Amino acid sequence: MSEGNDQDQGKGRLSLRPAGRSEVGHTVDAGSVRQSFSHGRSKVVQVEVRKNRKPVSGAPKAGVSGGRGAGGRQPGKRGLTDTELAVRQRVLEEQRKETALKEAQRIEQEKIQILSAAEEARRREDDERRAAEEREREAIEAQQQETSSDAESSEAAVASPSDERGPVVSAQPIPGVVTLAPPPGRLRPLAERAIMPTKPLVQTRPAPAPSATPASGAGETLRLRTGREGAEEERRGPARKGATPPPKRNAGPAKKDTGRRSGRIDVQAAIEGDDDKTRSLASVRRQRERERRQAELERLRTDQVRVVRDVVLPETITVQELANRMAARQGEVIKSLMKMGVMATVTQSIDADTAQLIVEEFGHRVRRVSESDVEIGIQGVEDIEDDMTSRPPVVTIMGHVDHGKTSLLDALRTTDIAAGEAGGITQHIGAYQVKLASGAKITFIDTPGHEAFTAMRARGASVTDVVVLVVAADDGVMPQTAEAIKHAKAANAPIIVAINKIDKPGANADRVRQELLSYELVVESMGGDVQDVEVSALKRTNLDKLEEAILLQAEILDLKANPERAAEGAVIEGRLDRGRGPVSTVLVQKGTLRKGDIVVAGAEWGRVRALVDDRNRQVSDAPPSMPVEILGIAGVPEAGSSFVVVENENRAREISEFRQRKIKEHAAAGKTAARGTLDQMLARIQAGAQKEVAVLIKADVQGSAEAIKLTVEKLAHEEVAVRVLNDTVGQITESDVQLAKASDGLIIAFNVRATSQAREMAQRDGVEIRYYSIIYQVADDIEQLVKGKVAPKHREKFLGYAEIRQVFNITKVGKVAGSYITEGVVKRGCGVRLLRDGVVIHEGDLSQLKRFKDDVKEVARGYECGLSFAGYNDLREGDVVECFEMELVPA
Ligand SMILES: Nc1nc2c(ncn2[C@@H]2O[C@H](COP(=O)(O)OP(=O)(O)OP(=O)(O)O)[C@@H](O)[C@H]2O)c(=O)[nH]1
Repeated sequence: MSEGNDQDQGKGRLSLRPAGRSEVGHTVDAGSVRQSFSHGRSKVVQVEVRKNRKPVSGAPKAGVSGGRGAGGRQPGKRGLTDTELAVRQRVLEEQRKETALKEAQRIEQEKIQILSAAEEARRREDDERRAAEEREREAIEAQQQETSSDAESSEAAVASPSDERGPVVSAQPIPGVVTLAPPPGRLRPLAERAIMPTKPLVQTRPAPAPSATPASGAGETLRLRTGREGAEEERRGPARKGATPPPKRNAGPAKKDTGRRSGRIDVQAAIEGDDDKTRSLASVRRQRERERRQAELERLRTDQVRVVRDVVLPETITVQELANRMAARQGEVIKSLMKMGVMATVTQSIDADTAQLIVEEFGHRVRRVSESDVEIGIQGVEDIEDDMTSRPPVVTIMGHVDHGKTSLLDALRTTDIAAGEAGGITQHIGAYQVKLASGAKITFIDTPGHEAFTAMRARGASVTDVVVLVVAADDGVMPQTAEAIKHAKAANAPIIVAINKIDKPGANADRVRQELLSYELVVESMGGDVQDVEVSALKRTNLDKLEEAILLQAEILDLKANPERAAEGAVIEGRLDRGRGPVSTVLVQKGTLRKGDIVVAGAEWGRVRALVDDRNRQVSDAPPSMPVEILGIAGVPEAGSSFVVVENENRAREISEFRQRKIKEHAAAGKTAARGTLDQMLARIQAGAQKEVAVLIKADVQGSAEAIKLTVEKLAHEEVAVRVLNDTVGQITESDVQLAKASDGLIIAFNVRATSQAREMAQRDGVEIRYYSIIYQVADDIEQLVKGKVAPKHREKFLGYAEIRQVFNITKVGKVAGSYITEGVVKRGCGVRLLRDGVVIHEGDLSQLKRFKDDVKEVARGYECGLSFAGYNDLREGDVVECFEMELVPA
């Protein structure tokens, strides 16, 4: 301590020597300090080093350890003493404080400057924004005037780089504020931009510590926003933006923000109702943008849900399948059907038209397909004129009963040049061809009559080129002659009139010609264009002339066909031959039919095993207009159906299967329809209004079956329906009997017989089988049946007149008219009409009929009687009583 005092007192300098070099040559462990004093005095002070005391590095201690020598140097260092260090420390501290104070003052100064600049900037910004809002309002008003559909265009305007908001940001930077337009590649999403304010963007950076060095440049930002603060501002909207420059929240100018008010509604404003003033444009825009996005989302959602499908619709479809194909709920489909008035269960089938309506209602596309598409293309290509060659005409003979159609066909058959040869035209195959001496050929359809002709036509086979109308010269035009004319005309077939039985004594051909005039058939001899030939089938007179006329007509018609193509034609007849199986007679109309061809005929198909002509000879091919029998088809095709040669068996099978399916469907649909009206029909039958005669027709050939069907159907009466259950070819089997029994019908067997089992069954079940070999007997029989079932009718029968001479009023009885019978009789309980001056004034029943005081049953003309009416008393002298009764008249 004394040494320290000395040091303080003296004006000596302290100098440190390195250890180990003390002047007194002390040990290296101890350092020495030489003290210099005035007048050349000096003193060396020993300094001990305590090694366990670690000197604090870096920061000199504020005071010197009291445990050591005062003013002692730190051992091993040539630095300042602790005291010196402490002094320096103090001075430095003071200096720092002073600098900090100055700095704080400067910052404060700068803040004030910056704040005023910010206030200035904000004012400018406000002006800018107001101007922009004004422009925008004008733009919106202009937009609103446009059609509502320009929502798209407004959207485009938002996304457009020429948006007025963009230029506002970059074109007019505000001094003192760094404005950053978003880089072109980093445009904010539309929605985000939509809610951005229309003021310049403010540069944001991480907030530095308040004590950090303040920004040096004047262009540096004053807005030191934290991310949270920024988000907050964005949330509050543009009204608040730029209004509160931190750090001082209570900065005076910031509070006076007009934009802030614009986003809020105060109570006063709400009461006064000037809400529209308080709602900012930005808010309106945000609202619109929200709505637009909502709508967009909704549209996207519905678009995803409503997948438009292509729904393939066949001719019929079950509700279940329809729902599956639309991927819709069955319940929904049923509901839609119900709305349309169609009650259907899921398993029920609906037709394609109904299904189409449903599919369209569900917003899907309909693709109608038909199973019949399988038939597309089977008819082959159209023939070109150059490939066509002449073909023989096909003739059908029509006419009234017994005018000689069959006789004429037979007679014409003999005109064939080969007729005289053995085997001539012997076979009746439904059609035959005659070859004339000239070499010309004519094909005759062997089933005469317009019924068969029309039945064929109804099935789409118009095979006839020329119609020969047979009219007996002794009989003239008869009802069926007229019908035949109608049928021929309906088919646009030219007519040649054959005036037959010209050999007969009473024959008058001119009368026939005259009568034909009324059916618009004008023969050539009378100035018309209809050829007529007088013939005798019996005497075979003028048959050649008839044939000439046919050939002439054919020439006029210019009948041609291409023989060099796959054959097509019509089935004329089909039958089951005991030895040969199903046999179909066809008429080739186009191309040439050859052995080995694969044929689809009606719903049947097969490979042609053999071709047999009308002379029962096997032929290898059949050219156009040739009738021929085909062996090899699996079943019996319907008469009138078409046949066509197809390329392979698969195709044939496909078409045949489709057609058979269709036939079954039609049958099923027919039954359903019948069932549909069964209730009504039963009700009518029970009420005696309608009855039914059901028949099942079995015939030897399809043509006969057809003819019988047409005949019996024509017999249907308005009260009694005739239903043909089936018309087929072949023996009567047990299933036929069953069918007839189920429908309470009878079986018409035309040239066929029942099997023994079927006969037994029919006897047991009481099913009637009627055998015929003449069509007209069938017609007569069925007519009787129909008439037998027609309900008897009630008919009024006039009885007589009585004249009222005097009216008596009798107590408890009422008025009694003393009358005189002027005509007929009056019967007790009969119907009466009271006529006054010829006018019916009452109709009712007679309650009393008296002669003198006795009740009588009837009073005849010329007698007097007493009459009283049931429930009617207004009887006067001079009135006339008309008496009648109702009677039952059998149909
Ligand atoms: N005298 C005479 N009789 C004829 C002639 N042609 C037909 N007949 C007779 O007239 C009758 C009826 O002849 P069909 O050939 O059966 O007459 P159809 O028009 O075929 O009669 P349906 O088959 O019942 O429609 C027969 O008895 C024939 O013999 C003829 O030219 N002269």
